[in-house]
Amino acid sequence: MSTQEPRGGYRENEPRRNAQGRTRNRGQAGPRKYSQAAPGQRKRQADPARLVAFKVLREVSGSDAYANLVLPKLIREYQLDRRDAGFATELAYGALRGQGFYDAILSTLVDRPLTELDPAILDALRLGAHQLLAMRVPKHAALDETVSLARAQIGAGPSGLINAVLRRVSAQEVEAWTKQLSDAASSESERLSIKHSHPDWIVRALRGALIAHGRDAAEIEALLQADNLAPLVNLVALPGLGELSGALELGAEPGTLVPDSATYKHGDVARVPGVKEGTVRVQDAGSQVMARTLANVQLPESGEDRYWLDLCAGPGGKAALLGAIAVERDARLTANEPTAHRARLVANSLDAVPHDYWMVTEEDGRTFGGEDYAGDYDRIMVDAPCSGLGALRRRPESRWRKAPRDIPELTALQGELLDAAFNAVRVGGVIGFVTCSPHQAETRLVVEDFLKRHEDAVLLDTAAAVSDVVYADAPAAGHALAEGSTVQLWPHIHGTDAMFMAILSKKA
Ligand SMILES: C[S@@+](CC[C@H](N)C(=O)[O-])C[C@H]1O[C@@H](n2cnc3c(N)ncnc32)[C@H](O)[C@@H]1O
Repeated sequence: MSTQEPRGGYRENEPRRNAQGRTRNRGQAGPRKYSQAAPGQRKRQADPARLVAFKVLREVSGSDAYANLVLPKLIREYQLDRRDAGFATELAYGALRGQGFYDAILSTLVDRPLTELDPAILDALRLGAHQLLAMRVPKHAALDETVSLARAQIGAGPSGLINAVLRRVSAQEVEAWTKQLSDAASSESERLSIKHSHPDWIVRALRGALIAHGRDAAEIEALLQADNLAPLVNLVALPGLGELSGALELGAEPGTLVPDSATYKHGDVARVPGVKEGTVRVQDAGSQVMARTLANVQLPESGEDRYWLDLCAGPGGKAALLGAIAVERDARLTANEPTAHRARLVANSLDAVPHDYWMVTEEDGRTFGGEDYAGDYDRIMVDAPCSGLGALRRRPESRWRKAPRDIPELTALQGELLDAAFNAVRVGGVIGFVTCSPHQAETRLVVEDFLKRHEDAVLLDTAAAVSDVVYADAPAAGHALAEGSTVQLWPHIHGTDAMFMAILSKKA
């Protein structure tokens, strides 16, 4: 796995760790707190930042938890200061993303299949390997601290094994390990899969996706690298309701893809004016592009433009943006989400938008295919459930949880939701079909099949519609299909999640 790019901001502050890899001069107010433990005892205690990272890995591998939910709770529980929280985040996220690479190394050093190891031991080995090969932690600190952690958390016996294996990991630099494993790979996709720590099937799917959307397959390496970098925090000011001036004063930088957006790198986003009120929101720039494009695209046939539907709205990011624009245009938004707790998130998300302009419904989206809804809406967003292969950088463990067998079920549902939306849209209205996946089965094949099923459907020039809402110098994203075009954004090109969009309409 490449270590060219920094992953997480902690390293900038790395000199503030001492030779044991512990933080010094934490900058906390008040008198310094000294450990009450004798030196012999101290060795047995785990560094709190490493302990938090270890607990995250245990929850993820033992209880199928999501790291992005577990980590903040543990950071609070262990009262980590900002630097230790950064270290724990880099360690836990890096070890989870890099799991494929580290497991490939560990497999050459352990005399049995890794699946036969105690999962806690495997997690400790992954944490140690990540510190040794991808973080600027001194070798002896990475070894000593991981062994102390293992002794305290798992036991003295396993800590011996962990010590022995990690010493052998540390015997080579990351480049040498990458070369050794690459030389042993039996195919190019396996080589990339190990080097960039992605499952082999995902490497092949992403490579196929690049080709399907008209890009050069050679970009695959840049795409995989981009998946291993933490995304920037993107902000959006809800049109007519929020302002980015407060964020910019705090150091946010204007977004380069889409107007009224910004990127923010200065810590706790809750302190940005407007965030608590919900008028300034954290939202990937790609999602902003999708919502704005649907709201902005000219309807192929004039007529009413008042009833808008977000068919799969949870948790409500795009609904909030659509709702705010609906207020400006005197339109009404129905935000639909079948899962009750996600429907509550949609309502929370829309709370900052005047309540007369939106409502939340809790239907299976496919019910909008019924007679009752025929031709009811002028604009419909179908932001369909998908594999999420376009957002792997957001959830470090997600790539290891997905499987090729998930795809057919999702594509069937995507087609059904699109059919329901097609029933619910009026003649000359528009549907934005969006996925956060570039997989060709979830993108252009769904659209091609849909067009085959509906002779009265037409694919519009989505590339032109998107170029109307992004800055003029934004990298191209369109690809011709049928009479129109589709759009695919990419992390390595646009700095967004890999979101797909096709705008469809109903002919008379
Ligand atoms: C990709 S997410 C939508 C993201 C959302 N538009 C946003 O910007 O925050 C897909 C959503 O579809 C919902 N969903 C799943 N099955 C559905 C169905 N049969 N009908 C409608 N929505 C469904 C999921 O619960 C999930 O909240």
